[in-house]
Amino acid sequence: MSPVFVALDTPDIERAKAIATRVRHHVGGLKLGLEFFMANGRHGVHEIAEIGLPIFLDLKFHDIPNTVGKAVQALRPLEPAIITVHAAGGRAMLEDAKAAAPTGTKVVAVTMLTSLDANDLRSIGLSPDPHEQVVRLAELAKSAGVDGIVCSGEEVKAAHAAWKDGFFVVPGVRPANGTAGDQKRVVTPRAALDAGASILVIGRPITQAQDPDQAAREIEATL
Ligand SMILES: O=C(O)c1cc(=O)[nH]c(=O)n1[C@@H]1O[C@H](COP(=O)(O)O)[C@@H](O)[C@H]1O
Repeated sequence: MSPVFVALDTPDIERAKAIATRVRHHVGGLKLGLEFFMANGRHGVHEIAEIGLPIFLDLKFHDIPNTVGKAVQALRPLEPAIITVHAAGGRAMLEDAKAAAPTGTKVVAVTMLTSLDANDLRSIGLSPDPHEQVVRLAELAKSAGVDGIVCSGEEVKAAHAAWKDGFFVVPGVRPANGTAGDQKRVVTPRAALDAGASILVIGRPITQAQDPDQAAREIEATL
């Protein structure tokens, strides 16, 4: 099974379905995020799930423990394969998210968004070292009992050393010479896997390609 989850970042359900249907033999799962969910809600998630691939529901919860626990509970009937919360929400929030999730759902904690760099960390009052930040939050996520983390391909090796059996989700993935867009910590699919990524999240390099199926095949060929 391919380690690539394609990010279907569009509010247009027909477009999401069309892309997912075209690429489904060259990816291992489908990621639905805020853009899709705000427009299409649970009904939209059910429709995309009918395509038959695992669903990664990426809503990046970050709130008080009670609110996050209840939000995760409300998503239980969707039985997503993976959901996200922000590690910066703290230990109690991570514990409540995991406790509320269905048994088969992996809860992964976003450490430092791949759209941020050292300067961004400094501007929000954090130590300007992405490795330090990611490893600290990986240790927190591990001790809180969630299943893994989200980090860039630049830190996944260090995070893996701190958490041998963790599940590592790596977005900010670009084929060699791909356009970074708003992503700042970017690696190639091959480099992310070699560094220890469990799965890769890839959106625009596939969804914005003239031929998404061809783009997904080309990425698959490098893995
Ligand atoms: O949690 C995520 O999936 C995520 C975390 C992160 O740090 N960076 C990040 O880009 N993502 C998601 O990964 C996808 C990346 O999309 P592309 O930049 O188009 O490949 C988007 O759906 C983001 O919401």
